[in-house]
Amino acid sequence: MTVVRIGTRGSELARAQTGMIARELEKRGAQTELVIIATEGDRSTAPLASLGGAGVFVAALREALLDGRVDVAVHSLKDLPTAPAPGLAIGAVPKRVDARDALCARDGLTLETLPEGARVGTGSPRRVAQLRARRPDLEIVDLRGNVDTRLGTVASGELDAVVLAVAGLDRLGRLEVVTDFLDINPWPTAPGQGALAVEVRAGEEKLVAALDHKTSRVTAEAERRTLALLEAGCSAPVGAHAVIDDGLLFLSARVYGPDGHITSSHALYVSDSKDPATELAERVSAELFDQGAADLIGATA
Ligand SMILES: NCc1[nH]cc(CCC(=O)O)c1CC(=O)O
Repeated sequence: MTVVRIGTRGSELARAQTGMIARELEKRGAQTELVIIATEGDRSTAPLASLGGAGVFVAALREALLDGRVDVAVHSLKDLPTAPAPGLAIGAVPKRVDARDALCARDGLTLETLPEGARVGTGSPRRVAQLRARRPDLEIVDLRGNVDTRLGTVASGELDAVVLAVAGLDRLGRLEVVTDFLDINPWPTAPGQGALAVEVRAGEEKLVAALDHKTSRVTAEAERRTLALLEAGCSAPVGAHAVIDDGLLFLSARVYGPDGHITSSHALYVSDSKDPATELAERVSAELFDQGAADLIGATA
C-alpha cells in the first residue's frame, strides 16, 4: 500500500493537528507518515507584520507539496492566505471546532475583572484593537511564540493574561488554563479560526475528500472571502464569523481601527443562492467599505 506523506510545521500545535488528520485518514484505510517542515514563521522571532505577514507559516509547506516531498499539507485555515495557490487545492476543510478566543489570566481573572493597567499579551492586530475597544486602560504587550511560550509568560508572572484561540488550546489539551471564553458576537475572531485546511496538489483532492465537512467549508469560505474582498491580509484587524442555521448562512464581520474604533457589524442571510458564501461576503464587504473600512485597514497596515 502506498504511504501518504503528510507535511506539518514543527510546533506542538501543528503536530497535534496533523496527527488528528493522519488518524482520520488511517481510519479510512490509508497508511501515513508525518514529515516536519520548518517555516520562516517558526524560525524568526521578528514581529509577524514585518515578516511579510501573509503566509509566513505556509510557504515552506507549499513548496514541499509542489516538489513532491509530501502529498498532503495540514494548515490552520486562518494562517492560509486567501489568494489561491497555483497548482494546489484545499482538498478538505474538516469539521470545525470552537472559533472563539479565550483570555488565559492569572488567578481566574476575566476581561471584566482584570485590574486597571493589567499587562495583556498578544501579537495580533485584531486582538489588540478588540482589547483597546473593551478595556482602554490595559497595557498591551506584543507577544509571539508558540502556545506554551505564551502561556509561560502568565505562569511566570511576567504578564497578567494572554489572549489565545480556544481551538488551539483544545487541540493541545490545555483548556483548563482558560479563565474567560470571549463570546463571538462582540468578539468575532480571525476568518477561518478553529478550522483546518488540508491542502493537496491540484487534481489529487480525492486523497482527502472524505474528510471534508460542508458546513465548515462554507462558513469558513464566507469569512475568508470577506477578508479577501476587503483586501486585508491574515494579520489585518478584521473579525468575521459565519454560521449555518436551518439551512441559512449568516455572516457578520467587523473592521477595527488603530484606536479600537469599530467600523461596523453585520448579519445577513440568504436561503436559495447557489453560492451563498460569495454572495454574503460581497454584501458584507460592500457595506463595510461604505462605512470607511478602507481607511481603517490602511491606517493599521
Ligand atoms: N496564528 C497562530 C495560530 N494559528 C492557529 C491557531 C489556533 C488554532 C485555530 O485557530 O485553528 C493559532 C494560535 C492562536 O491564535 O492562539
